[in-house]
Amino acid sequence: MIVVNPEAGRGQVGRRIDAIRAAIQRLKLEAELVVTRAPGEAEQAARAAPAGARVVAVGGDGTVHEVLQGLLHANKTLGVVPIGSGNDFARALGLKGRSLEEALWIAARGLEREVDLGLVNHAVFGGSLGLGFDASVARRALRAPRFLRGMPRYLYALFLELQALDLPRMALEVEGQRLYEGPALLAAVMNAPTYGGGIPIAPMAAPNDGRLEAVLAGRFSRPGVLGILPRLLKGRHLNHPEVRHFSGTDFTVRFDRPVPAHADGELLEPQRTYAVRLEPRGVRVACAPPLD
Ligand SMILES: Nc1ncnc2c1ncn2[C@@H]1O[C@H](COP(=O)(O)OP(=O)(O)OP(=O)(O)O)[C@@H](O)[C@H]1O
Repeated sequence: MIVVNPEAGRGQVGRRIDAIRAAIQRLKLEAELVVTRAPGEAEQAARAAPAGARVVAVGGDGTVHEVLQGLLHANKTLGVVPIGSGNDFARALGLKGRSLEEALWIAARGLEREVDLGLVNHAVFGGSLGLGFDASVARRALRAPRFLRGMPRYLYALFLELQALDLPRMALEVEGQRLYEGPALLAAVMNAPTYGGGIPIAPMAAPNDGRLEAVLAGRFSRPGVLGILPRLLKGRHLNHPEVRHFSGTDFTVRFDRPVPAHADGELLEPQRTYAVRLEPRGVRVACAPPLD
């Protein structure tokens, strides 16, 4: 089954739908093609795919995120054709930077590898979970005026969220042990090293190492946030005194109020408590060219 999200990559996937159909024909793939018409349809399609199926997500991290919900414990394999804006899950698996045809071939016929997943309050995530400020910025960006696109839209959202900055208190437990309590800008629990289209928030993360990496930003002022951004973009934020890093398989993050979150860049309903755990080898992913 090939699930195509025409909205991904800011509509780029929709504009390439004829090229996708043509590539499927050239490769002689006998697949059911599902073009989603609304959010949620990729998840439905993945759930409906028969056991043993390979479900190929054509889109970005949000499309992969939806498809993954239908694959856990289901004896189905994921394929990824990364033509979204961020593609951080595909990046972590070395699946980026291929032609459409090559990506489709690997997704449909390639060799499989077992890959870890994360679970947050029972939802599955492939690459990333962000709790706090970054999710607030993403949420604000969704409501930005229509004429703002791309980076200006995020800068606008960042500016407004900074203006409203009021850090929640957070308690973090790793494997049942309380390792942090205090004000917190954000916590990211990562299976992949990057989120947001290549931001290396957890450079040490790998999706097949049997653990998740929590990166926590504690007490930050407005100028502090602006100061750490260039370091974060280069992955040089981890030695900042207010940044902490914990590896583990089981995390509980509690806030003193409901705090926005995103999983694989998809916004979740704000909660006070996030129970996060590793699902080791939770999914098989088609990752490498077939041998023939
Ligand atoms: N037909 C549709 N109309 C509107 N939204 C859709 C449709 N199909 C899927 N979606 C939603 O589109 C959103 C964006 O998809 P996706 O994340 O794959 O692309 P992207 O944002 O370009 O990539 P990335 O997350 O890698 O930056 C997802 O939230 C998904 O639920």
